[in-house]
Amino acid sequence: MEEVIKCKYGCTSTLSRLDLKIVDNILLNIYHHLQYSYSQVGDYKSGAEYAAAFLLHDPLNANMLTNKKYLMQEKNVPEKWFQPPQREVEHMQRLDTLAELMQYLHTEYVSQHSLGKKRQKQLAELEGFLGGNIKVNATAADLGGTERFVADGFATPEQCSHLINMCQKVGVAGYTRGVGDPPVHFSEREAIFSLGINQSQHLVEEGKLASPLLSMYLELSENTRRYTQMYFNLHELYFDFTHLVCRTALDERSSRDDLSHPVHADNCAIQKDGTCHKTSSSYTHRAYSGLLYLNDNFEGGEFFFTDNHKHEQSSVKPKCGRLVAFNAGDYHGVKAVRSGRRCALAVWFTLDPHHSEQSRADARDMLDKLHNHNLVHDEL
Ligand SMILES: O=C(O)CCC(=O)C(=O)O
Ligand SMILES: [Fe+2]
Repeated sequence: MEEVIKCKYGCTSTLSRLDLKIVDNILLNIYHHLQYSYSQVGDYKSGAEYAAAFLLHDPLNANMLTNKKYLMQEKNVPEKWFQPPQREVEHMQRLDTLAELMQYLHTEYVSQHSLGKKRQKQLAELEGFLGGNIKVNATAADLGGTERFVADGFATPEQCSHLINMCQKVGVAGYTRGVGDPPVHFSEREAIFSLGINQSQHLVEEGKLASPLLSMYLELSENTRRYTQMYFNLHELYFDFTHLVCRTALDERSSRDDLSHPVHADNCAIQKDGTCHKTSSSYTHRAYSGLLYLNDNFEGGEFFFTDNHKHEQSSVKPKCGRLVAFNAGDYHGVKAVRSGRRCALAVWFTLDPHHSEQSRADARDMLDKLHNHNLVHDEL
């Protein structure tokens, strides 16, 4: 059953493969072309229909909203023509149901059906993880949700300062949501720098970053993946994206009431009515998220969970080695960093192997090659 659901859910990405490469947003590209072509030949009704199909996936897309405005103002197309084809509406509903089913299979169903030996073995592994040094200090119940935890012991002070220095020295300005996305800034009152695996690999190749630092980066993030997979009793969790991110207060006035990172979910776009839509630009394949914090010598910067009305449910104070992990659909944000610099290693996981983060495998290959040629220097 699980395989069938996975296959159906992954259908769009499987069919998006051209020459073995995934073409992002293939469906949206097709709707865009259809909207354009129908409008060009004067069939505005069909043009409007495909504009609506596009906007169903990506309601805030600026280009398509401009096209819609053009059709309404210049071609007198009435608003009621902007109805997506019924089959598209049903397709979106099916995707939501399949996503819920997958989630159910991986959590309740699996945990109810594997309480036997396998689960016991996993619990023992959790206990002994990293030499028994991990300590869970908040569970889902403490944090006001269903799939959340906070645990300490994932990095030593030395490892934390190495990663912070790395992000500080070679990170790039802005926050990157995923591979190929333009960097963004959330608050004018903070500088934000981030560093992905891909960039780190290039820096090692150019001799600007010591290779053991990249190994450490990979290893610490891999530990968060293994632990999260076991904790949530999941079949297999894959990385989707990894980055180091530091936020530095520029404006040290304590009266700030903005957020360092506004309330959001990591796999859907929160709407005004509090619901969350799986729009095409919202990384819908992300299933779980994690933040491994690297320091606590700053003011503010608490991570917090909220309910669907953006009311705070619980908060987490970052410190070196502390991991907070949660269902990627949970609403959360970061309070203003009022002074100092706050750094974290952020990880996003998927249950879909098609999305497995390629740059991690590439970085590992490169490190193995260096190792085989005895080119690794021990100093960091
Ligand atoms: O840094 C944090 O504590 C959370 C950041 C976050 O939610 C994100 O990057 O999506
Ligand atoms: Fe997030």
